[in-house]
Amino acid sequence: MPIHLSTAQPDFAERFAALLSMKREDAADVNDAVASIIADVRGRGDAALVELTGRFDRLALTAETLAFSKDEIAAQTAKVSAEDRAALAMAASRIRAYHARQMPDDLSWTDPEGATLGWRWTPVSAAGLYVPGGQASYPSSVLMNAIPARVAGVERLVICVPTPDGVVNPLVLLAAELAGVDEVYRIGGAQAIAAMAYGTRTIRPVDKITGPGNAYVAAAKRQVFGRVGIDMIAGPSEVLIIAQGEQNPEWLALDLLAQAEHDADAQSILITPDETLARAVVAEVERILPALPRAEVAGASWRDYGTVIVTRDLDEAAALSDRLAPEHLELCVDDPEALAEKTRHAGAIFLGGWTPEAVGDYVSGPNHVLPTARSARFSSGLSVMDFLKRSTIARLSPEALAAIGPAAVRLAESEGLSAHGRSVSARLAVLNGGQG
Ligand SMILES: NC(=O)c1ccc[n+]([C@@H]2O[C@H](COP(=O)([O-])OP(=O)(O)OC[C@H]3O[C@@H](n4cnc5c(N)ncnc54)[C@H](O)[C@@H]3O)[C@@H](O)[C@H]2O)c1
Ligand SMILES: N[C@H](CO)Cc1c[nH]c[nH+]1
Ligand SMILES: [Zn+2]
Repeated sequence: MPIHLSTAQPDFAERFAALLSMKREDAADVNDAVASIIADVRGRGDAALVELTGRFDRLALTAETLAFSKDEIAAQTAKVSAEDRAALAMAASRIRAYHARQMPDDLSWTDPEGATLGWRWTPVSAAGLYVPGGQASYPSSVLMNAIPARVAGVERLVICVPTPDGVVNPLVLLAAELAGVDEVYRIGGAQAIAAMAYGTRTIRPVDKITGPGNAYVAAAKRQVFGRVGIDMIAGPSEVLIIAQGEQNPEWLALDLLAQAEHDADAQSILITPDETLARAVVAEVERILPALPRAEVAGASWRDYGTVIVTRDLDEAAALSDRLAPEHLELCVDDPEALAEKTRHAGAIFLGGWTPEAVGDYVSGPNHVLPTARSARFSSGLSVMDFLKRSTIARLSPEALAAIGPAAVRLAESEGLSAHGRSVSARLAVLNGGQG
């Protein structure tokens, strides 16, 4: 049974606080296991990758077979049907079109003092793209990672994807080819993140690691941050649906189950002022769930983390949603635009009953790599910006230095940094006819 809450309950505040602090992915044991995997990969490199892949993915590799060879990629991609190829190509072109609009412009201007100022964007040199593969395979995540990186102009794109028992989805390799990925390694989990961050004899390190994954991947990204950049914490999937009015309970149930089937740690939440609709959706979930091929995973997620909250009205629903800051927010109400205006914290927002979150997972265009575990309060979904950095630019004319330099000298003196002050005053002295 999912968690049932109502804002009319006298102890609602405490129950909601417990929901907010529910830990799905950063348990101490996951962090400890990840720390020792990272230390092992740093210490033993390829040998650790081979051993850990044997242990976690039941796949015997050697340093030579960590990467997919060109021949293996060609043999796998040849198996893809024309229909699947067309679907992947359509997804790629919509994702590319959406992300091309994100490319920011450089800027330069000269201010009244004569200082020419601005900034310039440049891509990171090498990006490591994590593509999950433990319980399901994600060709769509290849496109969502690699296309923005290519749009940004990243030179070297590396993918790590686990292939449990050696089984690879040919669409993963075809998506990598379509998106122009340079290297694909069949490793996953914390060991893959460590290899991309620190490098091994076979895998050169990257500058930035992006992509979703389970609790181990999310913890590893947290732990290597600083050595490399990361996009965000994109852990076990989440959906929060706010519903009211004439809604189809079966559709809503399927939307909840679509995220629950990703992972036993996924979370699906329904918030509605309509108790009858809440009961109908729960009944539909329970009707549909047992026949799903991934009933075990979806059932565990729904049982442990599934939540239904009955509110007094939609305003209350929007306020609770903001506090949960979900990865995906579906607004299945009569006026979704108006309700969207009342929410601020969500990775991706889906407006109206005809916009199932699942379409956003594949083909609508926006990225599906999104912040989870309430991190949408302070971070955004993956974008072209994640693969770019900004350098500021300044050029001063002698007149500009004469105008603003004296203030710099005073501030340097107040900080007790005399070389700073003299580096400016030596030039000012020349401008004032002195020796410098
Ligand atoms: N937030 C997002 O944007 C987004 C997008 C897509 C998928 N997802 C999430 O990505 C996740 C994919 O998870 P997955 O498991 O299918 O694949 P995964 O590739 O993330 O994880 C598989 C790896 O986890 C490691 N692992 C598993 N059990 C371990 C253990 N006991 N100790 C150490 N390492 C262990 C193994 O190395 C294995 O290779 C799901 O949670 C899904 O919801 C999130
Ligand atoms: N819903 C996932 C993000 O949480 C993305 C995805 C990929 N394939 C299916 N779904
Ligand atoms: Zn999904």
